Amino acid sequence: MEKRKQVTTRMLHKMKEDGEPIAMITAYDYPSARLAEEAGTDILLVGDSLGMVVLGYDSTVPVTIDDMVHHTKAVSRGAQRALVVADLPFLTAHLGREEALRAAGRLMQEAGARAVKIEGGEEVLPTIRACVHAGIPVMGHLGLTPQSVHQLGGYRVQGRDAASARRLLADAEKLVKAGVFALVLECVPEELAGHISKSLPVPVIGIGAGRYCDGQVLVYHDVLQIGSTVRPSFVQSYGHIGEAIQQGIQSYVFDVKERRFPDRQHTFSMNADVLESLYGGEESGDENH
Ligand SMILES: Nc1nc(=O)c2c([nH]1)NC[C@@H]1CN(c3ccc(C(=O)N[C@@H](CCC(=O)O)C(=O)O)cc3)CN21
Ligand SMILES: CC(C)C(=O)C(=O)O
Ligand SMILES: [Mg+2]
Repeated sequence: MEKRKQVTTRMLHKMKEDGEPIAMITAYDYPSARLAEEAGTDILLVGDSLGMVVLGYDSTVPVTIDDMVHHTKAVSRGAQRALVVADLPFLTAHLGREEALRAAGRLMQEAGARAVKIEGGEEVLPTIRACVHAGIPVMGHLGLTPQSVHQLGGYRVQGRDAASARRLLADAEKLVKAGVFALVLECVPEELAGHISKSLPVPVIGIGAGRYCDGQVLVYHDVLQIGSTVRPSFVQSYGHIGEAIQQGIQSYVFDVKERRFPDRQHTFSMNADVLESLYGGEESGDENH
């Protein structure tokens, strides 16, 4: 099979230079990775949002490195061209360089990620530097950082006042100095996101960060409306797949209850002689009910 050219961090920088928008979406398993890849996605993010959209937690805080490895493995198997990025889960970046490197190493070596994403600014710089020095491409994540939801007091827009906007830009610049190859900006005013995108030499990928970023990312289940519990106002959905799934399963349940399924073409039969020797030929499925 011909393998298409893999997306690299260098290609992403070129895309920023050329003004070509970067399309990123989350994926959590093999089929979603295949479908997103076939649809032309540049970056597949194995987001810790998987805790909320596929594991049923009410935040990303309970997600473990084992969860991330498990799902990243599945996504990596489904990805050929797209760059697979995996989130470092809650706390991992704060447990010291060694712990963070071990976790990032598992995502790369065991699970096949080609980069990791780390939430936070100033406070995670040593971790980011350690990963970059070890040859692990790191994507930053500023603005609304969902792993800090309990500290932020909810999923709120960040960087609205002058002081926090300045802090955000300063953090972004420090992340670039520490070596991130790209930055996710979540839930910030578009003027700020635009200014940061213009100021930084690396691609800025927005989610709820407006029109002036170098790329966009959304959660798979939001794009397709597959039963997500949160409904951020920055989401645009491009399908009603949850509804389609429910309708399909409803029809299946109906057919089972009405004995319309299975039909002849879905069943296996015995040869007549075997049937004869077993039951004397007096019984056949059709007369059973
Ligand atoms: N399905 C899903 N989509 C996501 O984008 C997502 C997750 N899950 N889980 C992890 C985090 C949580 N995220 C969220 C969740 C809610 C809002 C939200 O409702 N924000 C308000 C902002 C209100 C304000 O401060 O003015 C909004 O109206 O969008 C934003 C991001 C982003 N991530
Ligand atoms: C929302 C994106 C950026 C993310 O971090 C996730 O899906 O976990
Ligand atoms: Mg995340």
